[in-house]
Amino acid sequence: MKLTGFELRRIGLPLAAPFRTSFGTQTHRDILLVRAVTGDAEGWGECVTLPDPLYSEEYVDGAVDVLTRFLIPALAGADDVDGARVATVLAPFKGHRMAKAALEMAVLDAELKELGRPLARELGAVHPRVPCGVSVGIMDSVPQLLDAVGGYLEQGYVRVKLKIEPGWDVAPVRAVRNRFGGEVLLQVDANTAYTLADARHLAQLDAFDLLLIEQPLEEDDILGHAQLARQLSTPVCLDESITSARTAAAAISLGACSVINIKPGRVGGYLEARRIHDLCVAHGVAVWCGGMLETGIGRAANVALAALPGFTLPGDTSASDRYYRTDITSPFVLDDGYLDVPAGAGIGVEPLAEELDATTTWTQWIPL
Ligand SMILES: CSCC[C@@H](NC(=O)CCC(=O)O)C(=O)O
Ligand SMILES: [Mg+2]
Repeated sequence: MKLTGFELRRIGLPLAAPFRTSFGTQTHRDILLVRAVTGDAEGWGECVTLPDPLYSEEYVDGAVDVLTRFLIPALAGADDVDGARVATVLAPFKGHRMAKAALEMAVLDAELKELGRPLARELGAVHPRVPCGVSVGIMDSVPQLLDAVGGYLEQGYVRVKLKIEPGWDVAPVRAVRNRFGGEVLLQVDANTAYTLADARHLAQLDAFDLLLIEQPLEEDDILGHAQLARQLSTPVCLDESITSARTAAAAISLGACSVINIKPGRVGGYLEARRIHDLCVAHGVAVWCGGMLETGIGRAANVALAALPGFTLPGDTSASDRYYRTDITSPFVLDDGYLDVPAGAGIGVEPLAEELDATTTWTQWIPL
């Protein structure tokens, strides 16, 4: 495969509704896309950075800078780059996993489109469709939350995840349980908002038969999560803490988590995501596919990943309309609580030219 160049393209998409987490509220997405061009095909990657370093240390402008000044030039200087080699070529550069993941995804998509091979099959997917959960933000009131959750359940989502933070945790979870009953698959996500001093308070959530509590403590507090896990009956799931197969192995061996949320952007790409999946399967640790409000580009690849055998819990792989009135690809539409795994070559989708043009705020072509 001969790479001729990359395009970096930023698009602006309004969210269908504000999405509030413990680290802030999103109303609009500034999304960086990467297009890899070869002699015979082009592939797309989606960088899951936020505009500010509040979910992790990465952010959109930083990703543009590191891709332009370091990561793409490194690929330009390497021979025979294909999807499997990108991570090795980029390994000398520390961190910037979301930027690296977007580049690897674009190269992998181009390569697989050239070969006519679907990403899902390449990764080892075993299901033709995946059950979908939905992530529900922090709301202004419990009645507003109950309306939102009721709407998502009516749409068919098979699992509900509630964002929590100090002051918005036990009461909303209790209200959802009381309103919708004990059968609904329910979990919470704190996005690092608590400390070990909150252990007794968080133990109140044990009364609600949650699937898991996601990332209650700081991302670098592996030992704290291990101590907290011993005080809760609710399984601890890690998200921000898991940045690679190596950190996943450490977290598992230290007892810091019994479930892992795999996000390809957070760990440096879909190939590392598969390694984490394989590691977790070997350790009997359940995994599910997290989300970063992706467009249909990232959503397509996430649904492919979620179809691997170890993804035994519904992921944050919602339909396109969970976040966007108009997606930049053909929309992913929930069917009886499931999304179909794209069957086409590569990620199986392409951006819609008119949507891409209508939402583009900046583009730069970088020839190799
Ligand atoms: C705005 S960044 C969101 C990060 C958050 N993601 C979600 O809650 C799911 C978002 C989605 O459905 O894509 C998480 O920590 O798991
Ligand atoms: Mg999370």
